[in-house]
Amino acid sequence: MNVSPSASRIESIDRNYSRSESFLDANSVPEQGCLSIVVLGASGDLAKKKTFPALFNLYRQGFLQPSEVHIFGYARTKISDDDLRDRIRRHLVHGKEASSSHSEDVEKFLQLIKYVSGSYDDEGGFRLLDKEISEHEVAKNSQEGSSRRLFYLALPPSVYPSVCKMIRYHCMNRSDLGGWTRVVVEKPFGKDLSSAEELSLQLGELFNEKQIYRIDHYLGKELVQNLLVLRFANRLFLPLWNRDNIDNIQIVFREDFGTEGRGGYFDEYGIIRDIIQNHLLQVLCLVAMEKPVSLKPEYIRDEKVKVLKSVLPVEDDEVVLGQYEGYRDDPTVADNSNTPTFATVILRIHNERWEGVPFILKAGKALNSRKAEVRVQFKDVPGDIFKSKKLGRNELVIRLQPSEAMYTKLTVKKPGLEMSTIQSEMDLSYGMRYQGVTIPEAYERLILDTIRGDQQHFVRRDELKVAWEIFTPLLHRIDDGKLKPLPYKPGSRGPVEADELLAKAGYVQTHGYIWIPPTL
Ligand SMILES: NC(=O)C1=CN([C@@H]2O[C@H](COP(=O)(O)OP(=O)(O)OC[C@H]3O[C@@H](n4cnc5c(N)ncnc54)[C@H](OP(=O)(O)O)[C@@H]3O)[C@@H](O)[C@H]2O)C=CC1
Ligand SMILES: O=C1O[C@H](COP(=O)(O)O)[C@@H](O)[C@H](O)[C@H]1O
Repeated sequence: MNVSPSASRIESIDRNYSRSESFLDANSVPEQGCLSIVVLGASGDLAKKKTFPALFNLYRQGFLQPSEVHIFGYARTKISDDDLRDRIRRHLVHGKEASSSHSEDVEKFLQLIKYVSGSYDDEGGFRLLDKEISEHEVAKNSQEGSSRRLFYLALPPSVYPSVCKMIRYHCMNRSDLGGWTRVVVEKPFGKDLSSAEELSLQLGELFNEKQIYRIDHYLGKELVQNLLVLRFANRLFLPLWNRDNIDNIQIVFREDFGTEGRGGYFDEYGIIRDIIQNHLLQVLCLVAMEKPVSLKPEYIRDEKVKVLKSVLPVEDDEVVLGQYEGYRDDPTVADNSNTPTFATVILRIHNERWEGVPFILKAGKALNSRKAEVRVQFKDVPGDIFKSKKLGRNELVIRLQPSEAMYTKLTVKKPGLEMSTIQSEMDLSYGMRYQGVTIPEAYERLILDTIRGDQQHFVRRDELKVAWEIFTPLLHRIDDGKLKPLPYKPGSRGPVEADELLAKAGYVQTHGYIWIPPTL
């Protein structure tokens, strides 16, 4: 039976839309024909919370056509197709969307999913998977070799090498008639420079770089994708974006919950490997890199590598680590764990544009709020005749989440008869400005990029290497117990020493001014 999402929604979408011709290689192959999406680790947390919901959203918007697409879940757990569908279903249905058409779409989508059980290092399971995929391709009248196979590894990295080997030897597209095989791998890509290099080497022997998509979901966030546009399409910012005008830049990630259910994983990695070395560093690249020759993925990634190579070694006195009280109560966390759940790390970029400007990367779990933002603080106005220095500096804040927004903190005349000044803002809040527009989920966007063969928002091998080069010495000092995290109370701002470091780095807090996201 052929199922399709509501026709009205499909009509409104141009499926051949490409984000911009210059984003794609001139010789990229046409993206059509039978498509098999295989989610490995389908029984896991990421798969049910992010991967399948993202596929569902793509399906609902008409980007995954039932006439072309089949979705396979693969894992060791012995469950039926329907068991997997039941696990996924509740992550697709939200209270406000429980309309009958939504529920219908959910059921139709779930029917596209088939489950195959097998281990991650056993040929039997992967042969069976290949057989199932091939049967689906034949059923869709796909010419051998013209079909597309996308493997999404929602798995712990320890099994990447064996899984990739199995895919390479048992599940590849037979020949090349415009079809392809692509593999999406999740972070963390290794634990330090040498383990990451070893993983890259192992994967590199099995697949070429064009087939490997190292996903960092921060690169799929709307306001992260906006960074290059903001910087390079606006004359307003071009002349200001340098050490002459900018005093310091903060890139901040806060979560108001702890490691909840992921303590075992987290304790092995810690906040620097979980958030800073990847998500925040990727954002730093887009904030600090030079203008690429064009929007071609390789040009953008070349510039990211260049700026990363200019980062100086991290100094211990520019690091504050924290661990929230109660973290070690988790039975999966070691009683004497030295793992930081909070870190502020200052990076310094040794180049003409950024010499002397601290990039303050801050991330923490179990803090007082959940938000992620880039805060660019400008220098004081020279020869200030309004004595407004005390009030605060200009800041450009790019709020990645929640309530996506860009706003600039300005000093303006306080309305009224007196000539006095006040802090205010110019505010582009997406909820207000783009009413009725649904901002896509990061995973949705990145999976679509993978299907289209656009690697712009994925991490290249050399980029990953430099990212690990920056953090590995510091991580080893922490692993060896040479640096210790300070305790902080859950629900606080983190250790006070972090705020002191911020002030030492030059950040001037504006007291008595808080930006409140406007509501409709
Ligand atoms: N969860 C999240 O929010 C995020 C996760 N990630 C990354 O995504 C990947 C998957 O994460 P997540 O879904 O949370 O992981 P899970 O721990 O839920 O693992 C996914 C699946 O892998 C199998 N598995 C688990 N442990 C092992 C093991 N030691 N050896 C072999 N198989 C194992 C299990 O399936 P079975 O036993 O059925 O085979 C499990 O259902 C990881 O790399 C993670 O770092 C990245 C960003 C966010
Ligand atoms: O990669 C990860 O990201 C999530 C936070 O993602 P967000 O999109 O909600 O900001 C974090 O909770 C998790 O620890 C980390 O592995």
